[in-house]
Amino acid sequence: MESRRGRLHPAVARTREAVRAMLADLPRDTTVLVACSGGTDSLALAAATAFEAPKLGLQAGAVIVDHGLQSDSAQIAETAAEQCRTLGLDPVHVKAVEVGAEGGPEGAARTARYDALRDAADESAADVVLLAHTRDDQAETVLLGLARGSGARSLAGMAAVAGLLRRPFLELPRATTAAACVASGLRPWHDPHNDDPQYTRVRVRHEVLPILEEALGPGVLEALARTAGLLRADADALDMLAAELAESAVRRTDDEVHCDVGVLETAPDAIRTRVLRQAALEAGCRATDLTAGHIAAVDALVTGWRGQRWIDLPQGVRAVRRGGFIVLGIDVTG
Ligand SMILES: Nc1ncnc2c1ncn2[C@@H]1O[C@H](COP(=O)(O)OP(=O)(O)OP(=O)(O)O)[C@@H](O)[C@H]1O
Repeated sequence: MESRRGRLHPAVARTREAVRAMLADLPRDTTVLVACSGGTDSLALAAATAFEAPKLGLQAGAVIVDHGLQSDSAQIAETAAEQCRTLGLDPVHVKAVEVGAEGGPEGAARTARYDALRDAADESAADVVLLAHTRDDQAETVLLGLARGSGARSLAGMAAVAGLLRRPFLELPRATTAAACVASGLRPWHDPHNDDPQYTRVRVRHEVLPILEEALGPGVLEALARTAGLLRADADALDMLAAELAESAVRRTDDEVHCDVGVLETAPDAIRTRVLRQAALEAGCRATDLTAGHIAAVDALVTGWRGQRWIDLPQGVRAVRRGGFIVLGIDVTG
């Protein structure tokens, strides 16, 4: 980790600085957990956190999720746990999860993983779980979102701080975490999924981004991450305006949400559709199941009312045009 002249390797220094900056606001004695797969990024995060947390008076542990998707997954999880213990992290949780079928294989694994991270945080009374997403992950998310026609909120990518979760490496390139592992003598687990071209993200990483970098120069990842930041600010502003409009446009009863068409129809599209999306969520739709297509259909009840009086949404929610209102709820009759 230190060079022959005794200087700290720059990559190790950068990972430590990023962790220190991310944890600096926490009161002493707070417990933080590193979500560690044993891969390059999260092993570098585990090492940097093990070094920085005690200096800030924090307790640092780790959580390793065993998704049970490979025959040797328990062994991989145990190796990662042992590396975390060796780094001095304590407690180290290993959580075996059952990955369901809902939301596709990657989505189901993600849902199970985040549930397990929350359970581990509850068990350790931890206030923070650290994830090792890097700037490369953020750039890939933006490119994939663009290709899928996402709006500003999705293109905003991942937040550095989102409730319990914090991502100290979101501005670091993956090359830095890799160099930090080498410099520290850490031996990360190599996830074969990261090379499997059946995953679109892998092809974006290995095929699309290199072409963009060749054509536009090495600043592409940074530029894409900057786009995410700009769109995050835009999406936050629009959400705020939508929340303000909802105060006059939306009323709630015990089991229904009523949206005033007269108020909504003069609002800009980006604001109106946000109010409708929030109304659908409050009426019982799950965020992961509610698509832009659903919201466009509800919006058509507001703006283009031509005979169509209702639309069915996920989780049994129905949106019904009733006079000057869109009424959303379970079993709402048209
Ligand atoms: N099995 C797991 N157990 C605990 N945390 C995990 C696990 N898988 C992923 N994570 C956390 O979620 C982050 C993002 O996951 P993803 O699979 O996208 O990671 P990655 O970029 O391959 O990172 P890594 O190199 O650390 O595996 C990881 O950096 C890690 O913090």
